[in-house]
Amino acid sequence: MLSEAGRMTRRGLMLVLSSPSGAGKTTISRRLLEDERDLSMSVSVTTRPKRQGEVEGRDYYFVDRGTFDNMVRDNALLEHATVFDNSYGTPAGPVEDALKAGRDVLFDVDWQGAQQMKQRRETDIVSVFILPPSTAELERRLRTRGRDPDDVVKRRMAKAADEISHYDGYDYVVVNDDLERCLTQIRAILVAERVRRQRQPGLADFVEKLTRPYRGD
Ligand SMILES: Nc1ncnc2c1ncn2[C@@H]1O[C@H](COP(=O)(O)OP(=O)(O)OP(=O)(O)O)[C@@H](O)[C@H]1O
Ligand SMILES: Nc1nc2c(ncn2[C@@H]2O[C@H](COP(=O)(O)O)[C@@H](O)[C@H]2O)c(=O)[nH]1
Repeated sequence: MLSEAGRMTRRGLMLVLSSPSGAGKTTISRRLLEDERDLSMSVSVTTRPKRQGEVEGRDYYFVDRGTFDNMVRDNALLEHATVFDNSYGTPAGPVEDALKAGRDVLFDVDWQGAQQMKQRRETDIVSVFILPPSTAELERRLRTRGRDPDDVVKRRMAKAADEISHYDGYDYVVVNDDLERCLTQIRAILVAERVRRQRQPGLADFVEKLTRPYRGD
């Protein structure tokens, strides 16, 4: 009964993942979404061209510069930033609907996006920075992923130290060495953050009813 009452009244949370490119955000996000039924992915808008295999509305909403600028002007984005020469932003509308309905939202954004979201929605955010186990392993992952040519891999590696330097703005830091262990740690963060007192607005009523018979009033 308690968990049922908690489920119905809980406010959702915003789980923000950041890392240097190639540390494993996409891999981790996909695995979390497979087995967390209360979690959905925030789909960003971007001006970057679609890559082979990417699907409009699943991976991103691919928009032109004018459309992106209009969204910024109309305050339709919760945050936005330039990453690797392209613009990215998080549509605001779907996030509030999900949180109100008690559903959690997962974000794969860079440190600038995480920082802006924290400024605007501090109590809803749970931020996790994912570190690679080593620089050599990060480069190995970028290369074996086989998606980017050598110059792009080099550029991502050159940017990694800058992204990593922002780890201290995050609530949690997880090293993605063994994927399963990393997932266990992030799931544990989710489990604990969901039962934070502030995320259970129905708690005072529940406790009041629970203790009524013993208070003699
Ligand atoms: N724990 C792990 N051990 C070994 N390989 C991993 C691990 N986690 C992810 N990978 C691999 O590393 C590569 C990069 O992972 P992924 O694409 O998820 O990174 P990313 O952080 O989302 O990168 P980007 O920011 O560029 O989108 C992929 O080929 C993925 O399969
Ligand atoms: N600030 C934001 N950063 C975002 C958003 N969506 C993605 N990203 C980050 O961009 C880079 C590159 O992503 P890629 O898919 O083009 O390789 C990566 O670090 C993402 O975390 C967003 O809406 N806002």
